[in-house]
Amino acid sequence: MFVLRQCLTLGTKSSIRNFSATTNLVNLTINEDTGVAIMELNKPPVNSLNYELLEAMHRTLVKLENEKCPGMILTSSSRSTFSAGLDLLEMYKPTVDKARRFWSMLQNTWIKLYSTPYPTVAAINGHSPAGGCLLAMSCEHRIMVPDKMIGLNETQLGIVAPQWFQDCMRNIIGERQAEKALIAGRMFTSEEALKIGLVDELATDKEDLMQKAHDFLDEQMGLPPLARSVVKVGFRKDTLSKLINGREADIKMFLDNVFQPKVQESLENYIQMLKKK
Ligand SMILES: CCCCC/C=C\C/C=C\CCC/C=C/C(=O)SCCNC(=O)CCNC(=O)[C@H](O)C(C)(C)COP(=O)(O)OP(=O)(O)OC[C@H]1O[C@@H](n2cnc3c(N)ncnc32)[C@H](O)[C@@H]1OP(=O)(O)O
Repeated sequence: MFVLRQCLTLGTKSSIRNFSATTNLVNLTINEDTGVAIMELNKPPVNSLNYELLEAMHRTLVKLENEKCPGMILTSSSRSTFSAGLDLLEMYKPTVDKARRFWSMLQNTWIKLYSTPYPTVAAINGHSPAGGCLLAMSCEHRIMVPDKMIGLNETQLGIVAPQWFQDCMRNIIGERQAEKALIAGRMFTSEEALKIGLVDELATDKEDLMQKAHDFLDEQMGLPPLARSVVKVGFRKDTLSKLINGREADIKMFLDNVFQPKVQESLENYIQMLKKK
Protein backbone atom coordinates (compact mmCIF):
# COMPACT_ATOMS: atom_id res chain seq x y z
CA MET A 1 0.00 0.00 0.00
CA PHE A 2 1.16 3.50 -0.73
CA VAL A 3 1.87 4.97 2.67
CA LEU A 4 2.35 8.70 2.75
CA ARG A 5 3.89 10.45 5.66
CA GLN A 6 2.84 14.03 6.27
CA CYS A 7 6.12 15.74 7.08
CA LEU A 8 5.32 19.36 7.50
CA THR A 9 2.59 21.90 7.07
CA LEU A 10 3.69 25.44 6.38
CA GLY A 11 1.25 28.18 7.25
CA THR A 12 2.49 30.69 4.68
CA LYS A 13 0.27 32.76 2.38
CA SER A 14 -0.23 29.69 0.22
CA SER A 15 -0.34 26.63 2.45
CA ILE A 16 1.83 23.83 1.26
CA ARG A 17 1.59 20.18 2.22
CA ASN A 18 4.78 18.22 1.89
CA PHE A 19 4.64 14.47 1.56
CA SER A 20 7.37 11.97 1.07
CA ALA A 21 6.86 8.49 -0.25
CA THR A 22 8.20 6.19 2.49
CA THR A 23 11.19 5.50 0.26
CA ASN A 24 11.92 9.25 -0.11
CA LEU A 25 12.73 8.61 -3.75
CA VAL A 26 9.99 11.03 -4.73
CA ASN A 27 9.25 14.18 -2.79
CA LEU A 28 5.70 15.34 -3.33
CA THR A 29 4.60 18.84 -2.38
CA ILE A 30 1.02 19.95 -2.83
CA ASN A 31 -0.05 23.57 -2.60
CA GLU A 32 -3.22 23.52 -0.51
CA ASP A 33 -4.68 26.63 -2.17
CA THR A 34 -4.05 25.81 -5.81
CA GLY A 35 -3.71 22.02 -5.58
CA VAL A 36 -0.59 22.21 -7.79
CA ALA A 37 1.73 19.27 -7.13
CA ILE A 38 5.50 19.34 -7.37
CA MET A 39 6.95 15.89 -7.91
CA GLU A 40 10.66 16.01 -7.23
CA LEU A 41 12.79 13.02 -8.15
CA ASN A 42 15.16 12.37 -5.28
CA LYS A 43 17.50 9.48 -6.00
CA PRO A 44 21.02 10.89 -5.64
CA PRO A 45 23.27 11.39 -7.37
CA VAL A 46 21.59 11.41 -10.80
CA ASN A 47 18.02 10.05 -10.50
CA SER A 48 18.80 6.93 -12.51
CA LEU A 49 15.50 5.19 -13.09
CA ASN A 50 15.63 1.90 -11.24
CA TYR A 51 12.59 -0.21 -10.34
CA GLU A 52 12.12 1.47 -6.96
CA LEU A 53 12.19 5.02 -8.33
CA LEU A 54 9.82 4.11 -11.17
CA GLU A 55 7.46 2.43 -8.71
CA ALA A 56 7.52 5.47 -6.40
CA MET A 57 6.75 7.69 -9.41
CA HIS A 58 3.94 5.39 -10.51
CA ARG A 59 2.35 5.37 -7.05
CA THR A 60 2.61 9.13 -6.85
CA LEU A 61 0.93 9.50 -10.25
CA VAL A 62 -1.90 7.19 -9.16
CA LYS A 63 -2.37 9.26 -6.00
CA LEU A 64 -2.46 12.51 -7.99
CA GLU A 65 -5.01 11.07 -10.39
CA ASN A 66 -7.21 9.81 -7.53
CA GLU A 67 -7.03 13.17 -5.80
CA LYS A 68 -8.00 15.01 -9.03
CA CYS A 69 -4.76 16.93 -9.16
CA PRO A 70 -5.21 20.12 -11.24
CA GLY A 71 -1.58 20.38 -12.40
CA MET A 72 1.87 18.91 -11.76
CA ILE A 73 5.49 20.01 -12.07
CA LEU A 74 8.09 17.27 -12.52
CA THR A 75 11.58 18.22 -11.39
CA SER A 76 14.69 16.89 -9.65
CA SER A 77 16.48 17.43 -6.36
CA SER A 78 19.87 16.99 -8.05
CA ARG A 79 21.92 20.06 -8.92
CA SER A 80 23.43 18.51 -12.05
CA THR A 81 20.85 16.14 -13.44
CA PHE A 82 17.13 15.94 -14.11
CA SER A 83 17.44 12.19 -14.69
CA ALA A 84 20.34 10.11 -16.07
CA GLY A 85 17.81 7.80 -17.73
CA LEU A 86 17.38 4.12 -17.07
CA ASP A 87 19.51 2.75 -14.29
CA LEU A 88 22.30 0.87 -16.03
CA LEU A 89 22.65 -1.46 -13.05
CA GLU A 90 19.09 -2.72 -13.59
CA MET A 91 20.17 -3.92 -17.03
CA TYR A 92 23.55 -5.36 -16.06
CA LYS A 93 23.35 -9.14 -15.64
CA PRO A 94 19.75 -9.18 -14.36
CA THR A 95 17.65 -12.32 -13.97
CA VAL A 96 14.87 -12.67 -16.53
CA ASP A 97 12.26 -11.98 -13.83
CA LYS A 98 14.03 -8.86 -12.63
CA ALA A 99 14.47 -7.49 -16.16
CA ARG A 100 10.82 -8.18 -17.01
CA ARG A 101 9.58 -6.56 -13.79
CA PHE A 102 11.78 -3.51 -14.39
CA TRP A 103 10.64 -2.97 -17.98
CA SER A 104 7.02 -3.53 -17.10
CA MET A 105 7.23 -0.85 -14.37
CA LEU A 106 8.85 1.54 -16.86
CA GLN A 107 5.90 0.97 -19.18
CA ASN A 108 3.37 1.47 -16.33
CA THR A 109 4.98 4.71 -15.25
CA TRP A 110 5.23 6.14 -18.75
CA ILE A 111 1.61 5.24 -19.58
CA LYS A 112 0.42 7.04 -16.42
CA LEU A 113 2.59 10.11 -16.99
CA TYR A 114 1.85 10.44 -20.70
CA SER A 115 -1.91 10.15 -20.23
CA THR A 116 -2.60 12.41 -17.23
CA PRO A 117 -5.78 14.43 -17.76
CA TYR A 118 -4.22 17.31 -15.82
CA PRO A 119 -1.49 19.56 -17.24
CA THR A 120 2.11 18.54 -16.61
CA VAL A 121 5.30 20.52 -16.97
CA ALA A 122 8.90 19.31 -16.81
CA ALA A 123 11.11 21.76 -14.94
CA ILE A 124 14.39 20.42 -16.31
CA ASN A 125 17.04 21.59 -13.91
CA GLY A 126 19.86 19.39 -15.21
CA HIS A 127 21.04 16.89 -17.79
CA SER A 128 18.36 14.71 -19.27
CA PRO A 129 19.69 11.85 -21.41
CA ALA A 130 17.72 8.88 -22.78
CA GLY A 131 15.07 7.80 -20.24
CA GLY A 132 15.43 11.23 -18.59
CA CYS A 133 14.55 12.85 -21.89
CA LEU A 134 11.59 10.44 -22.18
CA LEU A 135 10.21 11.68 -18.84
CA ALA A 136 10.58 15.31 -19.91
CA MET A 137 9.00 14.60 -23.31
CA SER A 138 6.03 12.92 -21.62
CA CYS A 139 5.04 16.16 -19.93
CA GLU A 140 3.07 18.76 -21.89
CA HIS A 141 5.56 21.57 -21.56
CA ARG A 142 9.32 21.66 -21.01
CA ILE A 143 11.36 24.42 -19.42
CA MET A 144 15.11 23.97 -19.04
CA VAL A 145 17.99 25.74 -17.32
CA PRO A 146 20.93 26.75 -19.58
CA ASP A 147 24.10 24.78 -20.31
CA LYS A 148 22.70 21.28 -19.77
CA MET A 149 22.21 18.42 -22.23
CA ILE A 150 19.06 16.63 -23.32
CA GLY A 151 18.30 13.99 -25.94
CA LEU A 152 17.86 10.33 -26.80
CA ASN A 153 21.51 9.19 -26.96
CA GLU A 154 20.81 5.45 -27.29
CA THR A 155 22.42 5.08 -30.74
CA GLN A 156 25.68 6.40 -29.32
CA LEU A 157 25.56 3.57 -26.77
CA GLY A 158 25.05 1.02 -29.55
CA ILE A 159 21.42 0.38 -28.62
CA VAL A 160 18.13 1.46 -30.15
CA ALA A 161 15.66 3.77 -28.45
CA PRO A 162 12.38 1.79 -28.12
CA GLN A 163 9.63 2.77 -30.55
CA TRP A 164 7.60 4.64 -27.95
CA PHE A 165 10.64 6.75 -26.94
CA GLN A 166 11.05 7.57 -30.64
CA ASP A 167 7.33 8.34 -31.06
CA CYS A 168 7.43 10.81 -28.18
CA MET A 169 10.28 12.67 -29.82
CA ARG A 170 8.65 12.63 -33.25
CA ASN A 171 5.42 14.02 -31.75
CA ILE A 172 7.34 16.98 -30.35
CA ILE A 173 9.98 17.94 -32.92
CA GLY A 174 8.52 16.39 -36.08
CA GLU A 175 9.56 13.59 -38.39
CA ARG A 176 12.67 15.09 -40.00
CA GLN A 177 14.33 16.48 -36.88
CA ALA A 178 13.48 13.33 -34.91
CA GLU A 179 14.95 11.08 -37.60
CA LYS A 180 18.20 13.04 -37.63
CA ALA A 181 18.41 13.21 -33.83
CA LEU A 182 17.61 9.52 -33.30
CA ILE A 183 19.96 8.21 -35.98
CA ALA A 184 22.81 10.18 -34.42
CA GLY A 185 21.76 9.62 -30.80
CA ARG A 186 22.21 13.35 -30.56
CA MET A 187 22.39 15.18 -27.26
CA PHE A 188 21.34 18.83 -27.51
CA THR A 189 22.43 21.73 -25.35
CA SER A 190 19.53 23.55 -23.69
CA GLU A 191 19.89 26.31 -26.27
CA GLU A 192 19.85 23.87 -29.23
CA ALA A 193 16.89 22.05 -27.70
CA LEU A 194 14.97 25.32 -27.58
CA LYS A 195 15.80 26.02 -31.22
CA ILE A 196 14.34 22.71 -32.46
CA GLY A 197 11.37 22.80 -30.07
CA LEU A 198 12.49 19.89 -27.89
CA VAL A 199 12.07 22.31 -24.99
CA ASP A 200 9.61 25.18 -24.97
CA GLU A 201 11.37 27.75 -22.79
CA LEU A 202 14.69 28.39 -21.10
CA ALA A 203 14.96 29.68 -17.54
CA THR A 204 17.83 31.58 -15.98
CA ASP A 205 18.01 29.55 -12.77
CA LYS A 206 15.96 27.20 -10.58
CA GLU A 207 13.80 29.99 -9.18
CA ASP A 208 12.97 31.30 -12.65
CA LEU A 209 12.38 27.70 -13.77
CA MET A 210 9.79 27.08 -11.07
CA GLN A 211 8.12 30.47 -11.65
CA LYS A 212 7.78 29.74 -15.36
CA ALA A 213 6.43 26.26 -14.59
CA HIS A 214 3.78 27.75 -12.29
CA ASP A 215 2.92 30.36 -14.96
CA PHE A 216 2.35 27.61 -17.51
CA LEU A 217 0.09 25.70 -15.11
CA ASP A 218 -1.86 28.85 -14.16
CA GLU A 219 -2.66 29.40 -17.82
CA GLN A 220 -3.69 25.76 -18.36
CA MET A 221 -5.75 25.62 -15.18
CA GLY A 222 -7.77 28.58 -16.47
CA LEU A 223 -9.09 26.38 -19.30
CA PRO A 224 -12.19 24.14 -18.98
CA PRO A 225 -10.52 20.95 -17.65
CA LEU A 226 -12.66 18.35 -19.40
CA ALA A 227 -12.31 19.88 -22.87
CA ARG A 228 -8.58 20.39 -22.23
CA SER A 229 -7.99 16.79 -21.23
CA VAL A 230 -10.08 15.30 -24.04
CA VAL A 231 -7.97 17.20 -26.59
CA LYS A 232 -4.73 16.20 -24.85
CA VAL A 233 -5.56 12.52 -24.65
CA GLY A 234 -6.91 12.61 -28.21
CA PHE A 235 -3.53 13.81 -29.45
CA ARG A 236 -1.68 11.16 -27.44
CA LYS A 237 -3.96 8.16 -27.93
CA ASP A 238 -2.24 6.66 -30.98
CA THR A 239 1.16 6.70 -29.30
CA LEU A 240 -0.35 5.31 -26.09
CA SER A 241 -2.37 2.58 -27.83
CA LYS A 242 0.69 1.39 -29.73
CA LEU A 243 2.44 0.56 -26.46
CA ILE A 244 -0.65 -0.55 -24.53
CA ASN A 245 -1.55 -3.04 -27.28
CA GLY A 246 2.04 -4.12 -27.74
CA ARG A 247 3.31 -4.34 -24.18
CA GLU A 248 4.34 -8.00 -24.37
CA ALA A 249 6.16 -7.50 -27.67
CA ASP A 250 7.94 -4.49 -26.20
CA ILE A 251 9.03 -6.50 -23.15
CA LYS A 252 10.26 -9.25 -25.45
CA MET A 253 12.25 -6.69 -27.46
CA PHE A 254 13.90 -5.51 -24.24
CA LEU A 255 14.64 -9.03 -22.99
CA ASP A 256 16.02 -10.12 -26.38
CA ASN A 257 18.36 -7.12 -26.38
CA VAL A 258 19.43 -6.92 -22.80
CA PHE A 259 20.69 -10.51 -22.66
CA GLN A 260 22.85 -10.21 -25.81
CA PRO A 261 26.48 -10.80 -24.77
CA LYS A 262 27.56 -7.76 -26.82
CA VAL A 263 25.04 -5.52 -25.05
CA GLN A 264 26.21 -6.81 -21.65
CA GLU A 265 29.82 -6.15 -22.64
CA SER A 266 29.12 -2.55 -23.73
CA LEU A 267 27.04 -2.03 -20.62
CA GLU A 268 29.92 -3.17 -18.41
CA ASN A 269 32.37 -0.88 -20.24
CA TYR A 270 29.98 2.06 -20.03
CA ILE A 271 29.41 1.58 -16.29
CA GLN A 272 33.19 1.38 -15.74
CA MET A 273 33.76 4.48 -17.87
CA LEU A 274 31.18 6.48 -15.87
CA LYS A 275 32.71 5.34 -12.58
CA LYS A 276 36.23 6.31 -13.66
CA LYS A 277 35.14 9.76 -14.90
C1 LIG B 1 25.28 0.76 -22.92
C2 LIG B 1 24.30 -0.33 -23.20
C3 LIG B 1 22.94 -0.14 -22.52
C4 LIG B 1 22.18 -1.48 -22.47
C5 LIG B 1 20.70 -1.40 -22.61
C6 LIG B 1 20.07 -2.71 -22.67
C7 LIG B 1 19.12 -3.10 -23.53
C8 LIG B 1 18.63 -2.31 -24.66
C9 LIG B 1 17.17 -2.39 -24.82
C10 LIG B 1 16.37 -1.34 -24.81
C11 LIG B 1 16.80 0.05 -24.86
C12 LIG B 1 16.88 0.71 -23.53
C13 LIG B 1 16.78 2.20 -23.66
C14 LIG B 1 17.71 2.82 -22.71
C15 LIG B 1 17.47 3.99 -22.16
C16 LIG B 1 18.36 4.60 -21.16
O1 LIG B 1 17.97 5.51 -20.49
S1 LIG B 1 19.95 3.95 -20.96
C17 LIG B 1 20.76 5.10 -19.87
C18 LIG B 1 21.39 6.20 -20.66
N1 LIG B 1 21.97 7.18 -19.78
C19 LIG B 1 23.14 7.75 -20.02
O2 LIG B 1 23.80 7.49 -21.01
C20 LIG B 1 23.63 8.76 -19.01
C21 LIG B 1 24.90 8.32 -18.34
N2 LIG B 1 25.29 9.30 -17.33
C22 LIG B 1 25.89 10.46 -17.65
O3 LIG B 1 26.10 10.81 -18.78
C23 LIG B 1 26.24 11.36 -16.49
O4 LIG B 1 26.25 10.59 -15.32
C24 LIG B 1 25.30 12.60 -16.29
C25 LIG B 1 23.85 12.17 -16.25
C26 LIG B 1 25.51 13.59 -17.45
C27 LIG B 1 25.64 13.30 -14.95
O5 LIG B 1 26.99 13.64 -14.91
P1 LIG B 1 27.70 13.97 -13.52
O6 LIG B 1 26.89 14.90 -12.73
O7 LIG B 1 29.11 14.33 -13.84
O8 LIG B 1 27.65 12.59 -12.70
P2 LIG B 1 28.59 11.29 -12.89
O9 LIG B 1 28.75 10.96 -14.31
O10 LIG B 1 29.83 11.49 -12.09
O11 LIG B 1 27.68 10.15 -12.24
C28 LIG B 1 27.50 10.06 -10.84
C29 LIG B 1 27.29 8.60 -10.47
O12 LIG B 1 26.08 8.15 -11.10
C30 LIG B 1 26.34 6.97 -11.87
N3 LIG B 1 25.43 6.96 -13.05
C31 LIG B 1 25.35 7.89 -14.01
N4 LIG B 1 24.37 7.57 -14.89
C32 LIG B 1 23.84 6.40 -14.49
C33 LIG B 1 22.80 5.55 -15.00
N5 LIG B 1 22.09 5.83 -16.09
N6 LIG B 1 22.55 4.43 -14.31
C34 LIG B 1 23.23 4.09 -13.18
N7 LIG B 1 24.24 4.87 -12.65
C35 LIG B 1 24.52 6.01 -13.30
C36 LIG B 1 27.81 7.09 -12.26
O13 LIG B 1 28.33 5.85 -12.59
C37 LIG B 1 28.39 7.68 -10.99
O14 LIG B 1 28.52 6.59 -10.08
P3 LIG B 1 29.63 6.62 -8.91
O15 LIG B 1 29.23 7.76 -8.03
O16 LIG B 1 30.96 6.83 -9.60
O17 LIG B 1 29.52 5.28 -8.28
